[in-house]
Order: sequence, then C-alpha cells, then structure tokens
Amino acid sequence: MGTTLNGTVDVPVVVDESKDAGENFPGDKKITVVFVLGGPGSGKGTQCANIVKHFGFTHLSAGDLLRAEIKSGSENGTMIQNMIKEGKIVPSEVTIKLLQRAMRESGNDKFLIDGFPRNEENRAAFENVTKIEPEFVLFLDCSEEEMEQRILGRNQGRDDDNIETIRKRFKVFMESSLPVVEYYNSKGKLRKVDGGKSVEEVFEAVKEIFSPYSAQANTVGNSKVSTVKGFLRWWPDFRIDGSHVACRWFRTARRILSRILTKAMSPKATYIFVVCIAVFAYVYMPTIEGYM
Ligand SMILES: Nc1ncnc2c1ncn2[C@@H]1O[C@H](COP(=O)(O)OP(=O)(O)O)[C@@H](O)[C@H]1O
Ligand SMILES: Nc1ccn([C@@H]2O[C@H](COP(=O)(O)OP(=O)(O)O)[C@@H](O)[C@H]2O)c(=O)n1
Repeated sequence: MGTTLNGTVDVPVVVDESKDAGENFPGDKKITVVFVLGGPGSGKGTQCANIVKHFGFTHLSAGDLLRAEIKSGSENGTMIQNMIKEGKIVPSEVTIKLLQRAMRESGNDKFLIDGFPRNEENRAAFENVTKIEPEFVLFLDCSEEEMEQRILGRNQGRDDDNIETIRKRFKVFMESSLPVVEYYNSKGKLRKVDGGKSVEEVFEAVKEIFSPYSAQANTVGNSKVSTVKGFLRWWPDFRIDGSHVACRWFRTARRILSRILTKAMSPKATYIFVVCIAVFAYVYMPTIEGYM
C-alpha cells in the first residue's frame, strides 16, 4: 500500500511502493541523456519529435508523463492536476519516478528529457537518484511574446494553455527554470539555439549540435524496435511467474541479444530479428517451461 509523505513544496505526495516504478533505473546500464529546456511554447516538443526521427533518441516529456498520470486515475492525479493548472512545479519525487519508469520501459539507452529539470530541486534530485549527468542541455531561447502566441494557437485542449496560467508559467520559468539553465551554462554543458526562428531553421541549428550522434542513429533506438523490446521485457512476466527459471533464462538471453543488436544490425534487420525471436518464444516457451 502507499504511504503519504510531504513533498518539498508542502503537498501531499503518495508514494506507491507496491508498483515497480523503476526506481533502480538505470543501475549499471550506460545511459545517454540530453535535457531539452526552454520556456513554455518555445518549441521543445516540436524539436524533440524531429530529433527522434533523425538521431534515434527516445523522447520523454515530463509534462506529458504528468498529464498521463492524471488520466490514469493515480492517487497523485488530483494534486498533479492542481499544480499544472496553477503553473507550479510538481514535486521531484513524482516526476522522477515517472521518468525512470518510462526510461526502463522504453528499452532504449538514449533519451531526450523535455521540460525537466525545471528547478534546482528537480535537477539535484534527478542527479542524486539516478546518478545520471546529462551529455548536454539543449536550450531553446525564445521571447515571451512569441511563446504566448504559439501557446494560444496550439489548440491541444490543455487546462494550462489559458492566458492567466501562461503568465504564471512564464514567471515560474524566469524564477525557477532559468537558474538551472545558468547552472549548466557555468558547467559548459549548455547548447543554446534561437528558438524564435521557423521550425526548419531551428532544426538546422539543432542538427549541428546532435551531429556526433548521427553515426549511432542506426541502432536499436528505432521506435518500432523499442516497442518490440518493450514487449519482450514484459512478456515473460505476463506468461509465467517472473521468478521462474525459464523467465530468468529468457531475460539473460534478451540482454545478450540486445547488446549484439545495438552494435551490429540496422534497425530494419533488428526489427525483423526481434519479431522472429518474440514469435519463437511465444510458441515454444510453454514447452521450455515444462522441462525446467
Ligand atoms: N519554430 C517555431 N515557429 C512557429 N511555431 C512553432 C515553432 N516551434 C513550435 N511551434 C508551434 O508552437 C506551439 C508550441 O510548440 P511546442 O513544441 O508544443 O512547445 P513546448 O513543448 O516548448 O511547450 C505548437 O503549436 C507548435 O506547432
Ligand atoms: N519537470 C516538470 C515539467 C512539467 N511540470 C508541470 O507540467 C506543466 C506543463 O509542462 P510542459 O513541459 O508539458 O509544457 P510547457 O509549459 O513547456 O509548454 C508545467 O507548467 C508544470 O506544472 C512539472 O511540474 N515539472
């Protein structure tokens, strides 16, 4: 059952210990993380979608994960909804758990984390919990006038895309998020781009920054492959007891396979190969289980 703690901003936060939220992620796994920061409406989501297509990263939007958590009917849903409506920053422990779970479930090892860390508490807590330092931080610099116009025109039916909340979000961005941007600047990790230009022009600048990663784009970062890998991860727990020897055998095989695939095969070949393995496992696993 869940326990109730006080979040650092004095809001009740429910920590559900019954679910594996992925808190031990990444463990020993080598992970590449790029934070994508910028004011509300600066174009973070738009550019992340382009980066995913070209460079094989998995895009994780902290805002999208929080909105999905509200929809899922989670015990923290009402608290998250109220904070988003007020443009406030949700306690780090909630957002970090969601990020860790999404990273673990993706099966990828390269992540664009969009809209996080949004304050000093987010930044320090993420580093403490995951021990991950970002490769660099992409910062989309854009004027408030431009961002306001974009948000008012985006029509995604979001509760917080109204003029009153937009102003509050701008204030939070100036007071809490810009210091984080400054922190990474002082560490030489900031890559700043003029986000006020057209989508294509911004992406030209972004491409330059990500060019060292293009050689690695032909790996398992491909989203279809990630989906299949996610299935492989989940499947044995669904079919049989997760502690069963067949399940452990399957996990070890998958880990080895994943390492080989990441280095040696194109996304298409990887995809076909992984689908074949999944079908084979689905058909033969009950037989294997019978012999273990
Ligand atoms: N460079 C750009 N020029 C004009 N409009 C843009 C640009 N980038 C994004 N948009 C539009 O602005 C809105 C906000 O962009 P979005 O990517 O959702 O921003 P964020 O994720 O930073 O909140 C969307 O409707 C998007 O289509
Ligand atoms: N790290 C984060 C990211 C978002 N959020 C919340 O989610 C809201 C929407 O964030 P978002 O990144 O989806 O959208 P933009 O404000 O960037 O357009 C924020 O205003 C916060 O209330 C948060 O609390 N912590």
